[in-house]
Amino acid sequence: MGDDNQGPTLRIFASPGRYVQGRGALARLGELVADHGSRPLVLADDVVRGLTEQVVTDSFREAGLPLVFERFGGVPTRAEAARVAAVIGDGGHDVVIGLGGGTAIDTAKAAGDDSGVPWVSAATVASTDAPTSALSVVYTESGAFESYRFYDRNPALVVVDTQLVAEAPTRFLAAGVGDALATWIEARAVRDAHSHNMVGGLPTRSGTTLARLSWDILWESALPALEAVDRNLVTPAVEAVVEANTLLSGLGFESGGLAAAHAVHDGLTAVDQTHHLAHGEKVNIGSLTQLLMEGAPTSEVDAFAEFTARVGLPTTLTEAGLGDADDATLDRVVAAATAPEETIHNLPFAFTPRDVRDALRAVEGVGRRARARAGLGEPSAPDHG
Ligand SMILES: NC(=O)c1ccc[n+]([C@@H]2O[C@H](COP(=O)([O-])OP(=O)(O)OC[C@H]3O[C@@H](n4cnc5c(N)ncnc54)[C@H](O)[C@@H]3O)[C@@H](O)[C@H]2O)c1
Ligand SMILES: [Zn+2]
Repeated sequence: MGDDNQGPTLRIFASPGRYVQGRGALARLGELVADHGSRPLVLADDVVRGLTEQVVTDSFREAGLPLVFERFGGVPTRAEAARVAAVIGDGGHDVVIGLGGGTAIDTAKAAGDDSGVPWVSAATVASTDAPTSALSVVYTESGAFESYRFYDRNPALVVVDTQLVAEAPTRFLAAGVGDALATWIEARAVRDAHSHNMVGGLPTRSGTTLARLSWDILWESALPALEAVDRNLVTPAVEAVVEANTLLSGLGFESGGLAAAHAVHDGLTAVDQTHHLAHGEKVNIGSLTQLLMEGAPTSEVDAFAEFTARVGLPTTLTEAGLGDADDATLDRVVAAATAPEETIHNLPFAFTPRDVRDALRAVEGVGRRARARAGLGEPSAPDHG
């Protein structure tokens, strides 16, 4: 492999500075943030602000910190990050907190990087593994994947309040399970290919193993956790699943690496039909596609499809709005998924775009049979009315 001093032979593991999770964790935000700055800016959309303003206000008052909210526009574009960076500069803020889901958190990272201040993730849903990573996913105004943006550091601090997670719609936690289950499917492919993780190195044993731990926890605890969250309860299963979705999946994807599942997700964002789906929901279609591309054992593919259908994730193209998609439409998905910079090229085998399209197409039958076994009936197409 050439020179021993070249980057590709180095193993790299990345992590946030500190991770704090639990019921009522948001009430500690002020004292935790005070370690990183004295003039924080809190980026949140109106929904999240409404849910958290009282707790955050009390927490900042107790810590002696001034509280300034900035309204997040909702789409994590380059322009939105630049706008927030200007607010940070104008206000003399020295730390930025992304409060909410993955989009607000990703925008806070970008704005923090643009303006040279540390960034903090305060997650109010466990819908993605965005809170811990040193990258943002950048979208166009219309919601299509544009690029990954990498930073030289992870969030200084991650805070996840499991009571808020339990009170949020259950669909968010289910989406997080979809995002997190992909992590092991992708990390093992990257390991097998001796390919690169998301921080430009070979995966460490730790990175790959944490991806596997996330998977094991989810198979054990996702269904009881979802049942608990349906009733706004925080149980040990909920705590375990929130950790699997957020910390373990985050460390696992970033340091273990991504492969086809996320590339297919990115491809799916290229067609408007899929925009009703959450990140983790599209990722689940990607996980099934990757398993089919790999020729994984039928028993494994079927078990995965049935489990994720029970979790409440889409397992068919129909649910993704692509049940009747023609080849040209799927080829747009495939073209975006197989772009040269995409992580699909981390797979440990050669494939053609046609292989990807056929695997994607094959998801429909696998997913329909899985739904039938789970007693879930016919999949329904989204209502685009
Ligand atoms: N940077 C990374 O490493 C990484 C990893 C995975 C996903 N992502 C990105 O994350 C984004 C998806 O994040 P998401 O799925 O969290 O979506 P999202 O950020 O749009 O948040 C979901 C919605 O939930 C609402 N919300 C938040 N907390 C709530 C609560 N407690 N109760 C009720 N509603 C609440 C918000 O107002 C928002 O409308 C995508 O842009 C994806 O690409 C990034
Ligand atoms: Zn993801």
